[in-house]
Amino acid sequence: MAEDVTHPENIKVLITDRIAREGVTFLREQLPEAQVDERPGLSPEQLKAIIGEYSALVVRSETQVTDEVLSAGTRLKIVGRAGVGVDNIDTNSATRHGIIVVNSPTGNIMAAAEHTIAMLMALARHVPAADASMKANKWEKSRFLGIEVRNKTLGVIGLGKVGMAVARRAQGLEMNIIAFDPFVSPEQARKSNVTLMSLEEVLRQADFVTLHTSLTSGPSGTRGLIGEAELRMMKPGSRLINCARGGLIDEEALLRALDEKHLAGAALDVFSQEPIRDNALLQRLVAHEQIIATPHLGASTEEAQVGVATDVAEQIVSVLRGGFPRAAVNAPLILPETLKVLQPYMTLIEKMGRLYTQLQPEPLRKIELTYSGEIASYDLRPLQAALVKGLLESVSEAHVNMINAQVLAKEWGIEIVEQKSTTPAEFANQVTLRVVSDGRAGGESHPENFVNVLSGTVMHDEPRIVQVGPYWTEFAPEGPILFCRNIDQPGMIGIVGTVLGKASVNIRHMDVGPSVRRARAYDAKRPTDSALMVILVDNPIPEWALDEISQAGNIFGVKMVNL
Ligand SMILES: NC(=O)c1ccc[n+]([C@@H]2O[C@H](COP(=O)([O-])OP(=O)(O)OC[C@H]3O[C@@H](n4cnc5c(N)ncnc54)[C@H](O)[C@@H]3O)[C@@H](O)[C@H]2O)c1
Ligand SMILES: O=C(O)[C@H](O)COP(=O)(O)O
Repeated sequence: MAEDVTHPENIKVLITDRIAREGVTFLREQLPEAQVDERPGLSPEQLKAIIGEYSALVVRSETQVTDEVLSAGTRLKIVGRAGVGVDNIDTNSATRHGIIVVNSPTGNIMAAAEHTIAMLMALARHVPAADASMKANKWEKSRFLGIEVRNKTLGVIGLGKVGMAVARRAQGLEMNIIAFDPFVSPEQARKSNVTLMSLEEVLRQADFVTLHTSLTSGPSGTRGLIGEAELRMMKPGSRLINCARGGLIDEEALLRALDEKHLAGAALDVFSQEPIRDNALLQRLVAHEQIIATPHLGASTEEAQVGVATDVAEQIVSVLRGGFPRAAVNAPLILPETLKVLQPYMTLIEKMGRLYTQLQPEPLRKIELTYSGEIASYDLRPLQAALVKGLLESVSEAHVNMINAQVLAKEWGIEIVEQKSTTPAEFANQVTLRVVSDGRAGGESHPENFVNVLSGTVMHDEPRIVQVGPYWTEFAPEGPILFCRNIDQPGMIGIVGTVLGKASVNIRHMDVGPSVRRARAYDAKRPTDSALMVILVDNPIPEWALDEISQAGNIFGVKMVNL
């Protein structure tokens, strides 16, 4: 049997970049049986060689979590980024592998904004060069003539969380703020006294330009956002600050713009290669007299590091205990209140999926999911994921979860169509699953293929199946269950009961449901109508007993399922 990687004693957490002690302590305290290993500085090969042992990986921006690493992480459930940017993690690959990626979207905003302001002031007043000169025992008062930032224009590119925090702080320094961000509305910006403009206008008007977008690739991505042409657009003598991501700037073009004195200076916290090691271009860049460089220190404050490490540690504990993360990068964000309501429906719908696959092991094409009642007003994405999990887990090796459910459903060629109505159907809240199979095993007209509809509800927080194919029923979808249909006439229950007694199988619950048609228009004169027997048992029924029931006469479609 496969090892349960969520069992506390089997959990291993690997931390490959340095994170605050508080985060490590939290993991050790909350997962006392788990093994928490801190292994900073692993090479990509070393990481690949050991990742297969771990259920969780914690990184900052240094560890490259590539497709190769994720493919080797066969037990990996979650990757936690103790920080914001996830450009060092192949999130598409994580999604395909069903691995949750979480980050701390707000833990280091202030740290990054304050570092940007520090860079702005250092650039304006040559603080690092003056300090170096003093340390070289010089007193070069006239060499370090600076400029004031008051009444200067700051151009913010990317008016998101950090960009806005920088804008507010720069307003305190009496700067005028202009910004470029195609996803922010002018009203939103105006409320914060920021004037939105095109990228070109910002570059032409600003005395200082500061970058705060994330790094994205592709045709409309931000990689190389500030290239040769954009640097030329910048006002002569202006200054550039980058505390966002290295790949945003063409570093070679920046070096030229500085050498030609088109720009007066640049302050860089981030680089296209980190650490820069023996990258000749980056070495020349950081050695340049007009450059101020820091080794990706934007988030490096005590406060931010404690914040991001505990933020991520909490999410890892929650996920490893079967809960949900607060800030998943590759999963829908579901509020805890919503999740509380949806949880029993997730169990219900997963069981409906499992029940369907076991009763009707036939390739699926299309599923129509109908939600009726108040439940229809919620964000129901987790339910769809639960359905795919239920449908596929008994027939495939795939580890299905909320992260990869849609990708896997597509790979299996299953189309899921949802219908929602807040008007209750037969029950206050009801989920109905209608299946269009590809009919290879005889299709819907085949006498054994009676299950094209399953319906369920939740009673007192417990899932209940209320319709199976054309029959009404009511049972808790749990454990071994015998399904059989019989001609609706006296003596049928007795036959089944006797065989089960002979086989020493204890019946936990039994339900005999008439067909929906018959229940709707009850007609005692139609004894040839069929009924569905659903018998919940305590232990599996031996083959010989199932055969005996099948051969008893007037009983057909005998099937054992395990939910
Ligand atoms: N140096 C550090 O240590 C450090 C610390 C924290 C954050 N960061 C980096 O700072 C950046 C901003 O972080 P955030 O939390 O504010 O992110 P955010 O998502 O809140 O903001 C990014 C903003 O960029 C905008 N944007 C997207 N594409 C754009 C484009 N082509 N042109 C202009 N704007 C565009 C978005 O609309 C958004 O408003 C990220 O790259 C993050 O990784 C660095
Ligand atoms: O994206 C981030 O959170 C920052 O760039 C900080 O990165 P770091 O955790 O490697 O310092």
